[in-house]
Amino acid sequence: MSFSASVIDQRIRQALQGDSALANSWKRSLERYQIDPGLSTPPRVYSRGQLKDYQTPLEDLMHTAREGMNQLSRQVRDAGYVVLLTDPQGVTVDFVNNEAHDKELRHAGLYVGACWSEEVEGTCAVGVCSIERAPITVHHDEHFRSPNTTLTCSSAPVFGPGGDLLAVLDASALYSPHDKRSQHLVLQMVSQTARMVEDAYFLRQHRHHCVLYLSESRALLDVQVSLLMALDESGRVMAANSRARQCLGAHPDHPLAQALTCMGADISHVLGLDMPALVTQAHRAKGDAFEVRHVASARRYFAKLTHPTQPRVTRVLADHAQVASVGTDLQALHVLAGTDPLMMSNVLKAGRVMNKGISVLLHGETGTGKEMFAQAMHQCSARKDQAFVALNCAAIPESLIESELFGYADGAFTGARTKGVKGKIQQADGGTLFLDEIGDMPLALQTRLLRVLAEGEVMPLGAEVSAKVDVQVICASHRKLLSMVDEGHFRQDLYFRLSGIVIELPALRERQDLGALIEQVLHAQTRAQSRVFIPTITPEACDLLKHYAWPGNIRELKNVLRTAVALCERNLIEPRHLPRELQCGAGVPLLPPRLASGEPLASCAALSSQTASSMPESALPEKSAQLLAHLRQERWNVSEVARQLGVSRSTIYRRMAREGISAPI
Ligand SMILES: Nc1ncnc2c1ncn2[C@@H]1O[C@H](COP(=O)(O)OP(=O)(O)OP(=O)(O)O)[C@@H](O)[C@H]1O
Repeated sequence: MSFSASVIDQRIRQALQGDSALANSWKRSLERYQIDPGLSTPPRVYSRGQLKDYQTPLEDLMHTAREGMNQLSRQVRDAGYVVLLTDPQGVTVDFVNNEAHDKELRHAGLYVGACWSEEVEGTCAVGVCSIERAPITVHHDEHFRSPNTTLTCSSAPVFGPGGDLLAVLDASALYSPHDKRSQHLVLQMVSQTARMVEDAYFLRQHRHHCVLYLSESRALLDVQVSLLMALDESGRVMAANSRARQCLGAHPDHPLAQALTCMGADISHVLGLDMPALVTQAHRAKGDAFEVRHVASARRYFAKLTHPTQPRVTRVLADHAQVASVGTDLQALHVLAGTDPLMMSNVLKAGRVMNKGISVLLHGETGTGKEMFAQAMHQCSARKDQAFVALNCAAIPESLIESELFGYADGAFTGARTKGVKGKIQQADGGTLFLDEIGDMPLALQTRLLRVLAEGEVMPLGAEVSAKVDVQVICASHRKLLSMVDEGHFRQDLYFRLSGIVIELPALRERQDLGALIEQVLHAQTRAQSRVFIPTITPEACDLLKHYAWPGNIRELKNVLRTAVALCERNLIEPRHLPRELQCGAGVPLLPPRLASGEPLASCAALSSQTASSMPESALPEKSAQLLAHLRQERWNVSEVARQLGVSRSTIYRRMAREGISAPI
């Protein structure tokens, strides 16, 4: 060694006084790496070809970090600093040059390709930072090798979403004031930029997951990322940024210390709310922050939950849901849920009760997709290879519901077919029975249905022995069944039997993924019309679609886009391709107009404008006349009329029954 031992001792003592991390580094440099501090060899710089091997694994991070590095460079460049990004081994994979000092910087090794590991350079900021995994400034002769003793270098670690060291960010200058305190601000800037890069990388890596943002300040939550956690569908913490790990990680003294180790814990152990509760809170907050409490410290945080924005995310979420606690592949349900928080929580609920013999009651406005949800539940269940049998209680006359549902035995009726017929309940044996508009089930039949559900046996009309059945029952209603129970129109015991779990489907206007849903339906309608190119919706038309109240919900959306796709020219959907009630824009009611039954009827305006000239039945109330005209025009094809008006068939049947309209024999 060319340096005298006393000089080294003196420098170690100096370093020891201020900072144990530096002192330890000096010891390692001397004892482990046996570096000669006086040797004036040039810095080790990797060739372009060699450097590629270090850069390739970090390409994604370098891409994300670039903006942060440029920003940091703009702040410190004039003071003579250069900004470097190194890999965890200290190899400089990227840098923002300072042209004013280009030659000297290159000479000093403050350049891309240079290696700043402790093993090569002895004590230096990048080297110590990557070992200590903490920000540090190494100033002037705190550096181990004499050629570096004029430099001042401030470094901060950049951690990956799993807590692993990804890189080190550094700002270094060739010349600086003697007092180390002059570097305090630079170290703060470097640390802050490193956190920013880390968070940007975290969000990029977890763009396919739900991300929970937490801050102790409600006001700062939107402008300053604080604590971040990526959650899977079941609420397991998949990753957390450094601050979340520090603030929410295990408190060794806490009785729940094991479970509270942030990574891999269920979010309910960390914040006392499970995933459905969190999703519900976020939904209620409508985009604003909501309060949560850290279980271990009882500290209050303000939270926001964001959802993946890309459609293919649902696929990824479905994959995660497979390993989640529900242990079921819920893909068909996820496709319907899109990225709407309430729908996503519905999927979780459905997953939890699946295959457990629990009855499901779906509640939602017409056209919100209740039947599709029921079908998707069936597809996701263990019964998927058995029958899915649907009966719309509002669509068939009361007198026929009984035989439809229970079937009849051979020769049960005079004049009836001699051979008996299996009812829907028996047809669904082993599979799923979907009873749509259950609120329209006559009271007498409710009692019989209850017996089937309670005893698992069905007695066909005219039969003498009952038959065993095993069905998963899913019911749906747009009505508030509990109010019907209060009014005596629906049996309370049946209600409790059917509502093992109640799932509320949001109206289209409430869905937070409306834009994505519009796109999805547009694609489907384009395909259905065998068109090659998917039309573009102009911003004006898009605005109208997004601000309309959609009383007929997804069914109405499908109808509107089907027509728009057919009408549009130059593959452009403009406002003129949309129905008049949408074009009215400001005139659109916030809540849908409702019929006397409390049922929304989508296209009242369209109906009156289209049929005003063909209404001879002046004796009938106006709306009935319109409906009658429509039915006649479509030769009593109820499905077609329902499609045109954007309502369900059951709505039309109910209206017909109420107004005494019946099809000619
Ligand atoms: N998530 C979805 N994506 C695309 N289309 C959907 C979705 N959900 C429902 N639809 C479509 O919307 C229409 C209405 O759906 P569905 O019949 O399931 O609603 P519903 O709530 O049962 O209606 P109703 O109670 O009035 O009979 C159907 O054409 C269905 O294909």
